[in-house]
Amino acid sequence: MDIIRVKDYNELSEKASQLVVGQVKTAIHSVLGLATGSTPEGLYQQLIEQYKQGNVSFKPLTTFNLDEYVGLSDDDPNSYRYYMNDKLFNHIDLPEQRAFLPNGDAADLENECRDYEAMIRDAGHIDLQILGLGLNGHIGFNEPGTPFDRRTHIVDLDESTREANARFFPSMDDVPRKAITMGIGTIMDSKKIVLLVSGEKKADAVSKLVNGEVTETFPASILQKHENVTIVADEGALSKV
Ligand SMILES: N[C@@H]1[C@@H](O)[C@H](O)[C@@H](COP(=O)(O)O)O[C@@H]1O
Repeated sequence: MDIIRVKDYNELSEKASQLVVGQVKTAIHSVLGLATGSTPEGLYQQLIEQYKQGNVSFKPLTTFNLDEYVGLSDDDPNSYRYYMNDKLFNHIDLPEQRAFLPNGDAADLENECRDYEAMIRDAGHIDLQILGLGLNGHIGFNEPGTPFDRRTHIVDLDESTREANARFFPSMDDVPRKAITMGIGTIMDSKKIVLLVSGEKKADAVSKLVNGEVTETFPASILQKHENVTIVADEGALSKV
């Protein structure tokens, strides 16, 4: 694993944007894997800036997001589809029909998981996957205990994950209990992975990710086995490594 140490969140977002733009410029038909949560927001702002300045086009790309809540419609402000439209897709030239997220509102969720997995496979797998890191080591919404070979699947969210994400919802009761997520097997098929992590509250998680044992009780630890992982982290996040 390569670790890029940056000073703060701003520098993290800039570094991440350089990596993404570099990927897009070397391979214009790249398949990007995208993440939600607070951490990639700065990256998305940087990408919009780069696009507006005419430094990059996203037209030939395909993107797949990691996950989506079950039961929220596309226009629900808490759905990840809404987040992606609002924070990135509405501001760049990526064609809507090639910006994929799992449909958490599908009538047949099992079928939706199979279709999503098949689409990623048919696209030739992900060239560069952006990841955040949950406090309990989750990646995407793969909670502790998820088998490392899982493909896209439906998860019951941990209470700790619901609490961590409750800040986006009016009340704890509004936080969905289920989500669809790419599996760890799906994520591990990505050719490159860039994991972004910021702030001291993630320091324990980063330390386990980098130095802990590889175990399904801490899903992100599997990244130690991937051949091409870059962690971009600030001083706070790296304070216990
Ligand atoms: N499903 C998302 C993850 O993909 C994300 O990485 C994690 C960390 O989020 P944050 O960046 O807000 O700390 O939160 C959510 O649970």
